[in-house]
Amino acid sequence: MENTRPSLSDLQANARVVTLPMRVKFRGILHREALVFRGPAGWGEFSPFPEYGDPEAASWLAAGIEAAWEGYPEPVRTSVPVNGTVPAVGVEHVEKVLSRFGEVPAVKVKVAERGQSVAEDLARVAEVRRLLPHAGIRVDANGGWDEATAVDALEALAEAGLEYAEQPVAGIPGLRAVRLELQRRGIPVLIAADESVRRETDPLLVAREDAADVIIVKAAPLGGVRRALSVVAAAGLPAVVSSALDTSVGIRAGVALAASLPDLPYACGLGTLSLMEGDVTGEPLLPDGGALAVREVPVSEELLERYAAAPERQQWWLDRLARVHAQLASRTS
Ligand SMILES: O=C(O)CCC(=O)C1=CC=C[C@@H](O)[C@@H]1C(=O)O
Ligand SMILES: [Mg+2]
Repeated sequence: MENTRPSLSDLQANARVVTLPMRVKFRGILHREALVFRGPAGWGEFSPFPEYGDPEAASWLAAGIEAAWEGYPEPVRTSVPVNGTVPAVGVEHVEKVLSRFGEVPAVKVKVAERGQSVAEDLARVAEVRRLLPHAGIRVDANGGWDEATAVDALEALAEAGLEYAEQPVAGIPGLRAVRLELQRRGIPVLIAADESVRRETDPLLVAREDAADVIIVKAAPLGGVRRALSVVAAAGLPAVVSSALDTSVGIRAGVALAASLPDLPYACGLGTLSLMEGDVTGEPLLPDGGALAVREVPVSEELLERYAAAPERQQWWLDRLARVHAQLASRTS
C-alpha cells in the first residue's frame, strides 16, 4: 500500500478535530474526541482513545488512511444487523437507553464495571430480558472480573440465555481457563475475545490458543477493513463486528467490514451513535429497524465547526497525528 500512503502534510491539509457530546457515560467518558481527514477516496477517522500509546494508535491511523485513500472492498450485503448497547447504568435507566436504539435483534450489556457488584450486573441483564423477551443478549466485562468471579457470574447470567460473554477476564490465559471451567461445569456460555484480539501484538493468538469461541473485530484497532477481513479468515472463528465509539465516519468502516464478511452470524456492535449526542454528519449511521444501511456518509462543514475541539485539544491531536504518522512510516509493510 506504499503508493496509497499519504504524507503528513496530505493528512494535515484536510484534518479536523471534533469533541462530540454523548448522551450517556460510556467507558467513563461523556465527550468523544476524534480527528477526521479527507482524502481522494473520502473521509477517514483517527480516534484512538487518548490513553493509548503511539504504537497502538498506528493501526487506527492505517484504518483512517485506508478509508480516505483507498476506499472499501465490494460489499456482499446492503445492510448489517446491529445490537443495542447498554452501558453500566442503573436498572432504572435501562429502558431509556434501549429506546434510543429502536427495535434491535440483540443487546450488549456492559458488566463488571469498577465499583459495581455482580448483583447489579444480574439486575441490569434481567431488566433487558424483561423488556426484550426475544432479543439475543451478550455481556461485555472488558476484562473486569477475576477468573472465579467470571465463572460464578456467568453461571448466574446463563439463566437469561446469553449469546456469549465478551472478554470476561483480561488476557488470553485467563480467557482460556474460564472457557475450560465453564465447559467442565456444563455452563452453556460461549467466550468472545475483544481486547485479546485488538490489543495483542498478534490478533490471531487467541484463536490459536483455543481461548475463545468467537472473536470481536473492530476496523480501526485492527488496521483497517482489509486487515480485519484477513484476521477473520485466518482465525477461523465466528466474528462479531463492533465499533470503537467512532463518529459516523469510523462507523462507516465497521459497516464496510460487516458488509464484506462472507458470514455474519451475529448482530454487530455498530449502533453506538445512538449513545452520542453529536456527529460529523447530518445523516448519522443510526440503526433503523435493527440494521444499518451500507451507504456513504456526507460530512457536514457546519457540524465540523459546531463540534470543533478547543484549540489546545486540536493541537494535541495534530501532534499525535504527526508522531503516529512517523510510526507508521517506519514500519516496513
Ligand atoms: O459492541 C458494542 O455493542 C458497542 C461498542 C463497545 O462496546 C465498545 C466500543 C468502544 C470501546 C470499548 O470499550 C467497547 C467494547 O469493549 O467493546
Ligand atoms: Mg468489548
